Amino acid sequence: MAKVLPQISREFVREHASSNLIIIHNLVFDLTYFFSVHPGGDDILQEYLGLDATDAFESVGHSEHARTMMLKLVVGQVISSQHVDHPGNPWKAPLDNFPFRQVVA
Ligand code: HEM
Repeated sequence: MAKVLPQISREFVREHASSNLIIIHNLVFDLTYFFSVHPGGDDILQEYLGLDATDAFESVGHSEHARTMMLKLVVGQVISSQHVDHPGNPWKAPLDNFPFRQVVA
């Protein structure tokens, strides 16, 4: 059975920046346990908390390895009416079958 991701507004993510939420490719990530292991350091991640970091993420040219590992950090999806397309940088990793955690607000 398909898993349904929690639908989260961009306002919610902004208001919960202190819960370490960030948006990349219309997905919402909880970076709480990722700061200390990010090869690019935690300072740069802190700058984007509560925000849409898609362009910054893509401008660095993250590898397929990075795109696969980040799926473990997904806690939800931006509500469809607030989706932003990134035609030059489509999301490539599979979304149908991956572990995710519920947002605890
Ligand atoms: C969940 C989100 C993220 C994950 C899983 C992630 C993962 C990684 C990984 C695995 C690398 C090593 C190189 C590679 O394999 O591509 C890396 C490098 C890097 N990341 Fe991220 N990253 C994330 C978000 C971001 C964001 C939002 C930025 C903001 C600009 C960023 C900036 C960088 C930089 C600057 C490097 C290069 C470090 C260096 O080569 O010295 N990352 N990241």
